[in-house]
Amino acid sequence: MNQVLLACNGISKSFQEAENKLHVLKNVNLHVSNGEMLAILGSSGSGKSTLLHIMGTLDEADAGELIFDKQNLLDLSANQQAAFRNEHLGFVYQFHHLLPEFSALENVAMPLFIANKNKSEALDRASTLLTKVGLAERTNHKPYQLSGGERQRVAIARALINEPSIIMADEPTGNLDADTSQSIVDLIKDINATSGTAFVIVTHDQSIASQLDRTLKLHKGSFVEG
Ligand SMILES: Nc1ncnc2c1ncn2[C@@H]1O[C@H](COP(=O)(O)OP(=O)(O)OP(=O)(O)O)[C@@H](O)[C@H]1O
Repeated sequence: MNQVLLACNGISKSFQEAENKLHVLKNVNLHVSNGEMLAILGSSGSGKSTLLHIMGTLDEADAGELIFDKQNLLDLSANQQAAFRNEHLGFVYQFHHLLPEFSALENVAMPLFIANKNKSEALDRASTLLTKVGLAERTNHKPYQLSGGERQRVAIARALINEPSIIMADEPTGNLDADTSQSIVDLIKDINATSGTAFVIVTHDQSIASQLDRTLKLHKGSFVEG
């Protein structure tokens, strides 16, 4: 059960800004275990999103390894990384990034449409997932007809459509009020308990982090205690 799914070994990243080099991540080591919910906590600018992007193969590191199933994902070509993401990862952001002209159902099914999967099977699966996130009555609504919390539920259903091993969530409740935030955290915990999907959740909210299995705190590009 505690098998390591994804490991970062010695990840470093800097950005060149005019003459200054900004060292955002300094030799970061971490692992995500099978089925765990990991919080990455830290103040604004501490490097949380940069780390999550690298863990999701959406950004390159300057040094280090990102190991999944014994292979270093940072060595893969861009196409291989995209295939890896499609097969194993789901993403949820602070802003839902739903396509405004499509219904909730179509938005959730979209990754399968793009992958040229059977359309009616994709819609069936999307419908099941919308029921799972509590939106059975909202499948034909467009994003503008949904509340912020409902839109985030659609985004979570979309992230689940490929049955990922890990969902990477960057401030998934950052745009929501306290009650709606808690309902999203409850949903994430329920998905984790029922399907075993691991979550890596970037947040600056200690009350969210404390509800997950483990918290790592980033400070100026390195992990610190508590
Ligand atoms: N593409 C980039 N070019 C230059 N600097 C960048 C780039 N991306 C991020 N940075 C800088 O790296 C630092 C860390 O950014 P990052 O977004 O990872 O922080 P964060 O902890 O997620 O912050 P927040 O909680 O505010 O989203 C910041 O100082 C940011 O300005």
